[in-house]
Amino acid sequence: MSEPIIICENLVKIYKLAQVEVLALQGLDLTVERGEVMALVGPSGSGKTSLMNVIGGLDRPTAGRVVVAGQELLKLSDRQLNHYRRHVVGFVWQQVARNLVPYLNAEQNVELPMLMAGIKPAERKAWANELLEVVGLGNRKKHKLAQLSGGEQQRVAIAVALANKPQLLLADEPTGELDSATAKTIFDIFHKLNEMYGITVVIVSHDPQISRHVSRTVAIRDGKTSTETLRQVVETEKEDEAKEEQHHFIEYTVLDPAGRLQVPEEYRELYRIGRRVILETLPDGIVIRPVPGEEVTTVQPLVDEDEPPPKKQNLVSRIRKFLPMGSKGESEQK
Ligand SMILES: Nc1ncnc2c1ncn2[C@@H]1O[C@H](COP(=O)(O)OP(=O)(O)OP(=O)(O)O)[C@@H](O)[C@H]1O
Repeated sequence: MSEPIIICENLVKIYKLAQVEVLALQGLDLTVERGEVMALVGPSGSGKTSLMNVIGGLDRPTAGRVVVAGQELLKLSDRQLNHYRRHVVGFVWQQVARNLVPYLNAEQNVELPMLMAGIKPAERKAWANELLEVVGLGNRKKHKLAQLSGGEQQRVAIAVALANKPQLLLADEPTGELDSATAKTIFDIFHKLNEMYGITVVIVSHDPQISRHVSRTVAIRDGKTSTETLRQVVETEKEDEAKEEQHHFIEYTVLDPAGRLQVPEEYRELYRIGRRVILETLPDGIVIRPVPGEEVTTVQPLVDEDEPPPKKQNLVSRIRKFLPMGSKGESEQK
């Protein structure tokens, strides 16, 4: 198996503002395999953009190690980092304006990064045309941005990001300003590019629903990876013999290299887990139990007055999610 395209080890990012220090990444570990289309999700302020900026070579971490496409980013000179940003990674942002020049047409926009990289005109034109065909805008090449819809502009932006043939595409909330149907076309394009050119795609989103569109979703909480959701697509036959796709999601809690795991806040609240827990070993795994009488520091009450207390069966099935092997996934129809 080839080396992962992204390896982040114990990444720390501290922003210093006057007297205040903000700890944005708190020893984050992440591995992304070559050819994956995966997502990073997390609430606002969890550290997603800080991580993207580090992986994209736009910012340097305070500590830790980051290797992308075999290059140790912390060891690169400014000149090498510039080359890395232009040729190894491509960026797509939520605000399309960040990727596009408004007074150029679609084709000229895609050619611009190649022009700056010194690519010959015939080669530029051929690749720009191919990319615009692939993103479904072959007949809109001469259109300026104002003549394109938001979704179409984002498709031009994707073509621009791929102009210098990067191995890795980083997309920060690429569908944040689009309706769900248009967003789906963007995800379809990511998959098409992945299949055609083998490009690895990392998408950042605050929306956990993105896991429907990618095979792996890594959740970040408080500057560290917390859970990983894997999607499996299973084809089943309906009564009328028509095929139906079902998406199964399996959520795992991630352990860091030292064996630490983050217990989701909702579980801590539900089971009144405080500062310490009891680990109970079973023949097929480990159960985490609250310490009786332990003071719970989380703010929410145990259960809603109107809701019945959790049943034992419910507790067992939820705890199963912590087990790395043979845990049952939640299934969901497409
Ligand atoms: N340039 C900066 N200077 C100071 N603090 C920053 C800076 N950039 C981010 N932060 C802080 O670092 C933390 C993580 O921010 P980051 O933007 O990485 O999170 P995020 O998950 O991308 O959030 P959002 O979804 O809102 O964009 C936040 O507390 C944020 O306020």
